[in-house]
Amino acid sequence: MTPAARVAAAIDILDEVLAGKPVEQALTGWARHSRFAGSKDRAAVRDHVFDAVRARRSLAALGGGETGRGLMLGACRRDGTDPDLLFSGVAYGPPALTPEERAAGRDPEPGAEALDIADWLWPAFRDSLGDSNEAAARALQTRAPVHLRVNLGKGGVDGAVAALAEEGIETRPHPAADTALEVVTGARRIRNSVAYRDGLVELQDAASQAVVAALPLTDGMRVLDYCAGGGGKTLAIGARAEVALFAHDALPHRMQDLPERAARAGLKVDILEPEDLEGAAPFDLVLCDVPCSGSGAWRRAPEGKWRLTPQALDEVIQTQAEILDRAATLVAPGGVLAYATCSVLARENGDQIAAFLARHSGWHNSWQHAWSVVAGTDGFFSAQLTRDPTPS
Ligand SMILES: C[S@@+](CC[C@H](N)C(=O)[O-])C[C@H]1O[C@@H](n2cnc3c(N)ncnc32)[C@H](O)[C@@H]1O
Repeated sequence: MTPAARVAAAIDILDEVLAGKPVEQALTGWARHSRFAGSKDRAAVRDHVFDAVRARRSLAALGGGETGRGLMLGACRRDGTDPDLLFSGVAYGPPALTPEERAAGRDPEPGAEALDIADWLWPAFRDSLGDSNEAAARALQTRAPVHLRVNLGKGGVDGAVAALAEEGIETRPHPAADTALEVVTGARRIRNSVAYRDGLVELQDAASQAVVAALPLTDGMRVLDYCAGGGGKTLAIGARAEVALFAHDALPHRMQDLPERAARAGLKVDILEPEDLEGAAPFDLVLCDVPCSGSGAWRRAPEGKWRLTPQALDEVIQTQAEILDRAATLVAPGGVLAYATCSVLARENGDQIAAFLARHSGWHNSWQHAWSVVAGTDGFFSAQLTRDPTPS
């Protein structure tokens, strides 16, 4: 495909996305009907689409409209690319620009529009991030780096770097966690690499790894991952200490691949249904990696940025509080309730912890930390609440 044909494909896909189709579904549908597209074409079209969704507001302003054409025209103007090279009307490229399209478009308004944050969220975003609000919003407009977690149960970091290099995947250590590698080149080869298939490395953001690295884990503990999802953190916990490991999720189907992933990593995980929780408690440590706005991970999942509504945010904050209250009952005296979000919003982070402590006596906040998206990881927050040895 020519560069113009790739842009034409991205325009069609973006029109579907703007009409409400999930990005992955729109991309898959296009790929199914475009057998002529090679892997490089698919990757290029995917990059165009994700880039446009991340910067949807500012590109719509620059391109003069919130349409596939408007967004791709906005991207040309942002990048200093001559639009006539792509909107040439030749072969499979997009039709040439109309006079109206040439005349339309303006610089985005400074603030929420230029930084691609919804107006209703902007005050909370700005206040939550303080001085780094603009840098964080700019980081969220860009593509996320690819991070790997070295499974220390299978080998060391140096060995993993060397094994990956042999397969053309260049990596370097990431400072957020001792197990974290940042992929420099060859990211698209990871899933087919021997190191990945043998469980020596997993795909996981460095801040996610850091959340687990900070947990007070020691051999012999009983540990529950209460919101396990696909089990990324469950496996990271199991790699750090020899614990009795349990996983639970309100949507058990999300954990369907966990047994296979655990086996690949050389771990045993007991999956608990909601009705099993009481009987299996108490646990020395319960991790609640709660559902959240996802605002720290909007580089990876940019649709979430535009899908979030004030009501949805209120609802997820309510769910987080309910999860904390329920999970707290499962923690042994002297044990730890660890809380984590991939959110940058104070209401989901420090405010949520303060509200828990106001609702419950006999607990204290023993540790908390926020990882900034500006430092190259997802934006993450974690706190560890310690239960008094004698419950009050
Ligand atoms: C942020 S994701 C977890 C990601 C996972 N820990 C990982 O590292 O891959 C949040 C998970 O919480 C689950 N969840 C939502 N409401 C819940 C509830 N009330 N109790 C337990 N899990 C819940 C969701 O199904 C989702 O899988």
